[in-house]
Amino acid sequence: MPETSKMKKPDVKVVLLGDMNVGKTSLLHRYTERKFKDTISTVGGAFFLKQWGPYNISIWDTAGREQFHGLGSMYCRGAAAIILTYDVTNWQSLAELEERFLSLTDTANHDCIYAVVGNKADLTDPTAQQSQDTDGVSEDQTECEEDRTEPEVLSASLTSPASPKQVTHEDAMALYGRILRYKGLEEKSSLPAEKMCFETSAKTGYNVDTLFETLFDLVLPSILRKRNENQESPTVDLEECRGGSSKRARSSCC
Ligand SMILES: Nc1nc2c(ncn2[C@@H]2O[C@H](COP(=O)(O)OP(=O)(O)OP(=O)(O)O)[C@@H](O)[C@H]2O)c(=O)[nH]1
Ligand SMILES: [Mg+2]
Repeated sequence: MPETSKMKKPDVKVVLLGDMNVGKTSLLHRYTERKFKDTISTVGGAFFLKQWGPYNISIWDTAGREQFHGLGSMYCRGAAAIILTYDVTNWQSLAELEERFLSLTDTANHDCIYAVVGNKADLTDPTAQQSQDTDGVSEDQTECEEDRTEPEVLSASLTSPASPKQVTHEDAMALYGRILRYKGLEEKSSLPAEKMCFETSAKTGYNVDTLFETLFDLVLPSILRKRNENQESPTVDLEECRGGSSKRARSSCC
């Protein structure tokens, strides 16, 4: 049987967008491999197929570098959820979301869900400096150079934030409000900013599962509607789907 015939068809698409260096690839690594690894700046884009209950979700990692900007709207085409990522220590990375990336989402589904995500929270928030990985992979199994810091330097960085926080949670929530307005959506009939603005750390795992799994649950109605439209699955057991979601299923990355 040829390899291509075994490939699962994604039911829905989730896209990571944001400036270079904010940590999009690291977030995807953390979620899918439970590791914080060395990265190289992404070229073009790559996707990971995640099995979520009975569904297949493709998570697209895109390049933040300006030279790949033109590809962004292509990656967003038909997206059910878009993760607009910034770096909490870099105000410009939040501004870029509005100036450069928001217009790329015009090709997403009309009912696309938006999350505004401030990554690198470990640099500013002592709570985020604690490892939150729940799969039993300890932080000393991570592979990033930053983790090879001398022990005394590391313990100092655990007690005092290394960089000042440039972007507050309120700034991110205000951006979320402007995104809704850009999309012509009413705030009161949309998902609230408190639920859709996250601060994460790909380095420690802080909030990373919560981010992805909140979005997966929120895109389920979109999957069900698409399936019903295609009349492939007239009845779907939501309970079964939620029950199966806690089981992590991995697929290959390309
Ligand atoms: N302290 C800290 N560093 C991080 C975190 N996430 C990523 N980094 C570092 O930030 C740098 C950029 O991370 P990437 O994941 O490659 O960033 P990206 O957004 O994918 O960048 P492009 O592919 O160029 O768009 C790397 O040096 C990472 O090790 C984090 O949560 N905390
Ligand atoms: Mg990348």
